Amino acid sequence: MNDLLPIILAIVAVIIVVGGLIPVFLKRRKSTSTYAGPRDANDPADAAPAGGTIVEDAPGTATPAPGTVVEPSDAVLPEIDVPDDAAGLEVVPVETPAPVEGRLNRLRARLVKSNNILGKGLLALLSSDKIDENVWDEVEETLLLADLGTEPTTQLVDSLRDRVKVLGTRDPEHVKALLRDELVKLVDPDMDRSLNVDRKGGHPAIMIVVGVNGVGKTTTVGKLARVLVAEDKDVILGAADTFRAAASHQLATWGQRVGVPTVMSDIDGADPASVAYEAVKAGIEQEVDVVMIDTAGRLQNKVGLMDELGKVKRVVEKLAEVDEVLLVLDATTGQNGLNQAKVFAEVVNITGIVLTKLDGTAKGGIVVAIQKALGVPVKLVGLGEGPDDLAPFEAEAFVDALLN
Ligand SMILES: Nc1nc2c(ncn2[C@@H]2O[C@H](COP(=O)(O)OP(=O)(O)OP(=O)(O)O)[C@@H](O)[C@H]2O)c(=O)[nH]1
Repeated sequence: MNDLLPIILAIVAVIIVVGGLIPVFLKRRKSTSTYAGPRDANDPADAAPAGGTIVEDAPGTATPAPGTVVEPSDAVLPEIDVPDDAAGLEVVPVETPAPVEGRLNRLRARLVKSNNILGKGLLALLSSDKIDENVWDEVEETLLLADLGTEPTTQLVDSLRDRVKVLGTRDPEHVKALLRDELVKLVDPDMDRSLNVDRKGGHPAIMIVVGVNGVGKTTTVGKLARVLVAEDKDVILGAADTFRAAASHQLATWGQRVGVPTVMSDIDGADPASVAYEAVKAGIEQEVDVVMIDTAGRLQNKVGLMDELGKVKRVVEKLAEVDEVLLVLDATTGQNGLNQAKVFAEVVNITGIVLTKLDGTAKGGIVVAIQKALGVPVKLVGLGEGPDDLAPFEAEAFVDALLN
């Protein structure tokens, strides 16, 4: 028996060490071997140092207990390859995402369907035989009902009223052109809506996606991964929505469908900052173009939200600058969405808005109200539940869809 004791102790020690490695899964698309130079046409020529970067597994240390506040620098979690089924994921075939060019136009029918009350209503009013005070009141009401906001509504009505008066026009096509012009001005075609998704300074672009629960964050990260893959970017996802394991699996499945790996923890309530850190670390080591981090939105109060998001950002910034913080808002929630936006803007520096579920509301005016309230552009819009129903926002195409 005494002879067996060292063997049993050795087996127990191995089980403990291996057990400690399981919680963070890095589901890899490509090998972690050396990249000797630029891999894509879109990689900068000096992206990889001569000889490349050798990616080694970090030394395994104990995994932070669920809910503990451990800065990832003291809790480096290892990268390990695990088969999809071992991570509890169904093995799904890899798809080719739809091209991004002209997507808003392709999804335009959805926008027209949900918002044509706005466009058609305005045009009907403005083409009436006599445009008197009552008509202007109704125009104002229609715009307010579409969630355009009080100030932009007054601005539009005043400006349109002046122009219609000066030109004395009743011609529907002419009135439509004036209305289009005023709406485009409000939506502001000059805002920079490009996404920061290029590697810089030898690091991937780092993107954090925030928003309250149910607005479509995870879905958006998944759809956006497809957009980036369609644009030939290498992407890693970080499932920092650790509130429930299902959210991480949902994200990993989105990634799998386009061959994008996901860094995740299988522990409910694991430290989100730790997962975010690991995702960025993996992104740097694997020299990807973009690391996208999904966060939780279920915090009960503003202080909790500030603490968690602040920590995720702070911890990630130990490794690389955060290039893009996208706030996801559900267009159907109207004023409520605006209030959420203001709370998030106090916590993190938002660089862009993703407006989801625009296919399910006649309140397209919220685009203007939100941009005005935050001074931040709407960069993407969600127009359905399908995997490619996310489109880069374009001011003119959006207004045209409202008016046609
Ligand atoms: N119609 C429509 N539905 C959408 C759109 N975007 C997301 N959804 C749906 O909204 C629901 C919630 O999406 P999730 O991505 O799980 O939302 P979340 O913000 O990550 O939620 P939590 O994980 O609970 O924090 C899902 O049923 C999505 O299919 C959209 O643009 N249009």
